[in-house]
Amino acid sequence: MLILASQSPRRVELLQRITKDFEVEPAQIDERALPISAPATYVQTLAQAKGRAVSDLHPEATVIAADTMVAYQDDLLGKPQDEAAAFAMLKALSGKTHHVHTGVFVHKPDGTEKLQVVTTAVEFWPLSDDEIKQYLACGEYQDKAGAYGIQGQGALLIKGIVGDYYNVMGLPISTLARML
Ligand SMILES: Cc1cn([C@H]2C[C@H](O)[C@@H](COP(=O)(O)OP(=O)(O)OP(=O)(O)O)O2)c(=O)[nH]c1=O
Repeated sequence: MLILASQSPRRVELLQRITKDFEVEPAQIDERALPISAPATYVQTLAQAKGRAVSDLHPEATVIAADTMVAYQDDLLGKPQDEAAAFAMLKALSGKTHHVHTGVFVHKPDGTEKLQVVTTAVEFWPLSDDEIKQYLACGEYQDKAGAYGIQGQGALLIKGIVGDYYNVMGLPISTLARML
């Protein structure tokens, strides 16, 4: 049996490109309980914690979990608390290149675990306050790390990327397919 330990609709959609034969069981973990470390390490720690929360309940299954963070300079940008926080995130990212890190965890029925991180560089156009406000008004920022969705209207903010597009959405499926 294959279980996706996620409530992210994007992750469900992306995993379906690998297989449609899986179940969804979101992991209930307190992300604040984990020590914050370097971004590429932190997303792996979170992905592992989410995955183990489910694989402990289903040791016989293959369990997949992931965690996506936006890193800019020393800041780790998760999902914005509110519109003001989202505005501040996008203002900081405007005209600059930031990195999106997704940690991916796979638990196999034989008990072995795999953990990887994939990083994509994303360059934003310079954004005026009005452009940011116009983007926030579409509301898609609310459940997105870094307050934007590359797969939606957020595409209009992005000048270019270096690396895996799907990694920015939340699941680097070509890497995951090779981990399974
Ligand atoms: C940067 C970016 C993030 N995202 C989303 C992917 C993730 O759903 C979310 C990052 O938050 P996560 O905490 O990684 O994931 P989640 O809480 O949505 O779901 P779960 O923990 O149950 O797996 O941001 C996009 O959809 N598009 C983007 O361009």
